[in-house]
Amino acid sequence: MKQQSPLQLFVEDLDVTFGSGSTATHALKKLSLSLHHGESLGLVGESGSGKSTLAKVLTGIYGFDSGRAVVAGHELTPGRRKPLKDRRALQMIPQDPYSSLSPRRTAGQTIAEALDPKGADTKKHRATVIEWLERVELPPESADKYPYEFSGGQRQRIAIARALCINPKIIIADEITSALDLSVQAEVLDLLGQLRRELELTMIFISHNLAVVRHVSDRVAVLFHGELMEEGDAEAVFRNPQAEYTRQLLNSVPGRPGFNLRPDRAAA
Ligand SMILES: Nc1ncnc2c1ncn2[C@@H]1O[C@H](COP(=O)(O)OP(=O)(O)OP(=O)(O)O)[C@@H](O)[C@H]1O
Repeated sequence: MKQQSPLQLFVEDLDVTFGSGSTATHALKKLSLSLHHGESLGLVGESGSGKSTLAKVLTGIYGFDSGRAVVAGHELTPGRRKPLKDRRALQMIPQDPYSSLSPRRTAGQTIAEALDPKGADTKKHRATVIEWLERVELPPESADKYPYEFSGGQRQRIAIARALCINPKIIIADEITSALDLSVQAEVLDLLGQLRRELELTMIFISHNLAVVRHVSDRVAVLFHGELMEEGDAEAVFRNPQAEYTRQLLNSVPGRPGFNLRPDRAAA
């Protein structure tokens, strides 16, 4: 089934360099990846391997030197950054629920603004806002509360509602659970997985935590110093890694074998 669904995201020979001369950083090297409609790809690799750079190129926050990138039918062109105009093509769920929500806006205003960036008429969008709060399992009265009144997990639910309420084709979740307590991580991941299936979203899920990646990904891509080391079906890669670097990453997972989402419980 999945093989037959159309390509939603496509990257070929993508090259990104920051700076020039002896201080240049070659952040992505001839990277090629593709995702079909409805698939989720876990992007893993140590700090500095280029994961966020890829996310930022795909959203148009960063430009790229050469290669091709097609995002939900929009071809990005090499050169300087050019933010994607079609907000429904791709939405990003950011890492930090503490800084990504404006402290001066209620949850309702935040979601209404995503629905209607020009108007942001909260009353007009009230019903849709409440519907989305319910979809992320927050009570309707949350609409009138400010970020400081929510826990970290609840704020991340609001960030998920803000990203998904416009019905994007692709979402990129960049370390969205790393700032959360272990007990809350699994709840947020289960919610995201459920919404992803309902909405048939295509997703790139970036994380250092291989247990988290295994929980939400159909496929996995392993980056090292901007290069793709290995890519394939998540279970196949995790069970039988082909690249030495993937084996090293797996060996560093606390409490393997099942990659428990709560390694503290698995370590015994
Ligand atoms: N705006 C920038 N200017 C200069 N160098 C950058 C910039 N953004 C990223 N880099 C460099 O590109 C490389 C890849 O960084 P990137 O943030 O994509 O890695 P990452 O895998 O997402 O790391 P982390 O897991 O720590 O977020 C790093 O060497 C980083 O220092």
